[in-house]
Amino acid sequence: MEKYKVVITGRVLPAALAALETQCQVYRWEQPTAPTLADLSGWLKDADGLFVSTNIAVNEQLLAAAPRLKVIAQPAVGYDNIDIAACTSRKIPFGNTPGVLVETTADLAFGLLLTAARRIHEGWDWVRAGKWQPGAQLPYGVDLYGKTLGIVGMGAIGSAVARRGQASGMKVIYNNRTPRADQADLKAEYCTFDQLLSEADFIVVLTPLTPESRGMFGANEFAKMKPTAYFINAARGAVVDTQALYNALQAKQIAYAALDVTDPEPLPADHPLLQLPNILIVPHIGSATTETRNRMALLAAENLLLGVEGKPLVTCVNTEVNYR
Ligand SMILES: NC(=O)C1=CN([C@@H]2O[C@H](COP(=O)(O)OP(=O)(O)OC[C@H]3O[C@@H](n4cnc5c(N)ncnc54)[C@H](O)[C@@H]3O)[C@@H](O)[C@H]2O)C=CC1
Ligand SMILES: O=C(O)C(=O)CO
Repeated sequence: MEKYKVVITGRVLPAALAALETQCQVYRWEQPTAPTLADLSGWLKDADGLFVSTNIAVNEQLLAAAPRLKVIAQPAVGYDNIDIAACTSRKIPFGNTPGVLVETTADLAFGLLLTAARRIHEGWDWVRAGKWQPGAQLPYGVDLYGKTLGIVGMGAIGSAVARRGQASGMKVIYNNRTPRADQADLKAEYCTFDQLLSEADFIVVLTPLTPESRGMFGANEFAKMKPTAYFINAARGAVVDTQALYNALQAKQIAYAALDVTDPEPLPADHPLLQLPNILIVPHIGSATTETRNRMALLAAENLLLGVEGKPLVTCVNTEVNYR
């Protein structure tokens, strides 16, 4: 029997690749830089499945180059790079990987908050630079206990961050598209976006990137925050207006930012954000543990193998076409 043809646009963990290769002929882009559509189009024209990474735009143009496509799978929960309506109109189910990365990403988001608040990274740099001398003192950090944690985007990961904040004695408030029905269990208080901006000591962003959330943190929003506020973004870089964040940090309109995601991504080595003293940036490592990345890759591979066979995916975004 002829094998299904699958295009992989970038890195894939060995266990997922092995699973795909059992039933598919795999065409994999192995260069370090992202492929262009022209690079992939020779493979896409016969492809049954696409195993895609978040740096590739799946749009009308790409879909038109892949007329046989039966399924698209991506090892990530965020899918702002995918034109879901275009996939749906071609009856192509798209599978992401919700759930399997929740606690891991919450650890990183809360870890950024704690590291920034207690200057852990600055302390290590200071010790390593030989500055720990008698009488020398690293500037003080701030407490979490008794402070207000404001979560924007109280979904799976946001709720897991809320639990971590509560364990540290923080009061949790949140803003979401709608108040959560289980808000009593969450022990968190729904508030308006403006109220959250002005009341929170620590703001953690965990919304998806959508037309509505793109640029939702700009100059006006930073102006409403406390001058002592810590701003943590573990969602997507483009939820924030980068220039406005730079201005707010430079003018000490807010105290500190800690980012797992940036716009652009990666940040060029000479980017002005990197020159600021009141920022901590890590390279989009929210879900980057061995266990979780394997779970994500295997779930994406499972979705892809189901999709090429015309079976419903385990986790599908456009459920209306997950029937075949
Ligand atoms: N830094 C990283 O490595 C990772 C980043 N992410 C990002 O985190 C996002 C959230 O992931 P999950 O918690 O699994 O998703 P989720 O769908 O469970 O939660 C998202 C929440 O945001 C809310 N929301 C949507 N638009 C909003 C808006 N404009 N204002 C306020 N709330 C809004 C939704 O109502 C929902 O409750 C992903 O879409 C992804 O972009 C996810 C995993 C890892
Ligand atoms: O899953 C996602 O959306 C990520 O950003 C990477 O884990």
